[in-house]
Amino acid sequence: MTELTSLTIAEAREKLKAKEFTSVELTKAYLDAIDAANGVLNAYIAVTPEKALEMAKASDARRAAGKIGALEGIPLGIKDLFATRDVHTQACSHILDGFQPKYESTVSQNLWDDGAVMLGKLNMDEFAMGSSNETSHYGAVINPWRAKGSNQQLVPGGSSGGSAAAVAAHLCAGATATDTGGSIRQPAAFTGTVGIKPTYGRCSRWGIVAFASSLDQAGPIARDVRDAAIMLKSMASVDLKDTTSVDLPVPDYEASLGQSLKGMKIGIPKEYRVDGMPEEIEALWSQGIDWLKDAGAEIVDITLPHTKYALPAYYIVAPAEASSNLARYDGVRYGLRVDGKDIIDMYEKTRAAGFGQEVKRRIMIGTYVLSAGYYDAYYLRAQKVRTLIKRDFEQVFEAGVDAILTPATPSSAFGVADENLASDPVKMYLNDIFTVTVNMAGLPGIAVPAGLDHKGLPLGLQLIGRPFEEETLFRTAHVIEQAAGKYTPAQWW
Ligand SMILES: NC(=O)C[C@H](N)C(=O)O
Repeated sequence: MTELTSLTIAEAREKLKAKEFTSVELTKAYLDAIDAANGVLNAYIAVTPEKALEMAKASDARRAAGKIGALEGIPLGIKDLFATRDVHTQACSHILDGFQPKYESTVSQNLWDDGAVMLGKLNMDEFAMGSSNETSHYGAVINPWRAKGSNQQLVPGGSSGGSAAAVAAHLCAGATATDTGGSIRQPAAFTGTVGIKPTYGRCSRWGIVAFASSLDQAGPIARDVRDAAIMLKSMASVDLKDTTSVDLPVPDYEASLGQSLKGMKIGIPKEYRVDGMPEEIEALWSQGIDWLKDAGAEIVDITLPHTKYALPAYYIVAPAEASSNLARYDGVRYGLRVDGKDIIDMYEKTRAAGFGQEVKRRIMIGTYVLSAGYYDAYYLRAQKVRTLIKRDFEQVFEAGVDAILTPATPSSAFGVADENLASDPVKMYLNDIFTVTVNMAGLPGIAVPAGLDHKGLPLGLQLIGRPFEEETLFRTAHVIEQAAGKYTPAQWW
């Protein structure tokens, strides 16, 4: 029998059904793998073995009674941004020390309702602010991928770095993640995994620690397109507790896989050809175009003229919303409290000690752009730019384009503590150059592995679709996956 942890969700689902093993056995295999690897990779910041085995046992009992959910008995990891009842939920921040919510996020509850098993909570950038997972209070996550012939430690991307590393290293069958400006797609691209940020409103945000509420969206990181489709189907729902969640039927995404691309129009935006992008990413993009052409799609050149304003506008809108959302961490309601001589002093000391440098930077930027006298010049302008970005996409879709193909990231995974990036936050922000537009416009976007670079590191392509047409993205990404193959890192840990 194959090693249990090497099975995809779809494969494990069939073998559980055929009674080749139980969910308890599968869960134990994952717990052992986590035990062996986590000291090196640091993907999990809390493992919940008792809960996992209890859930697996309950799943086996349900199966025996003939009640089989869509994710019955499948062990998953949960990003630390999702509230999990009575379990560590800190958004990987010191300020939420000891916080264990008394409620469960809607997305994770949906997964448990479908029979999934929780292995633990996954590392991430503090409050999801970052592109390398290095802003976590719990330290960096190490990418299971290494360049050929090198022992250098690489980042898995961020903010869902723990989710991506755990999926790539087979420390869970799939993981939840969130994406505000690229946090699902960039780490997926850096680790050879598949990540989809669905349309804003597809998944409920209830019980997910808020970063930038008008941009945040949950989605899965998985080993392949099929697994991502299975997970999103389960995660998505309309929810009275989140009025921005949308009441549209959730299609059977898996059913769209394998359908032909005949008659489909794929747009190639010229604005995504950025200066300094490595030639091999350009080549990969052309390769992707050829694969889709071969599958019957029509390729058209398109223009999204406001693309260049997306990143600066994002880094105004997201910090503005963050400064407001993070005002609640005051030392009174949850987590850390550092005593002071009076209440104001206590607030100041708690926030000074509780937030890391990047979070403080965003709170300061956000407070500044919302302050009297600067609001119109920055925040209001950024919101107007956001409308223009959205319109660019609308025009392209109105002209008949079904999906847009771009690279997922401007580079492959970089080194931990890269000096060049650490000294200049704007360089780190540039990681999001291809992904933020999608959040600004509220559209769905998927990152799918498409090849390896000259260092032997994974590179991804991104597909952007019309609102609520995730099916098109799965179908198209599946074609790329079939052509490109799947990528698993050689085990060294
Ligand atoms: N949260 C995200 O989507 C990550 C993005 N790099 C940010 O720092 O805002």
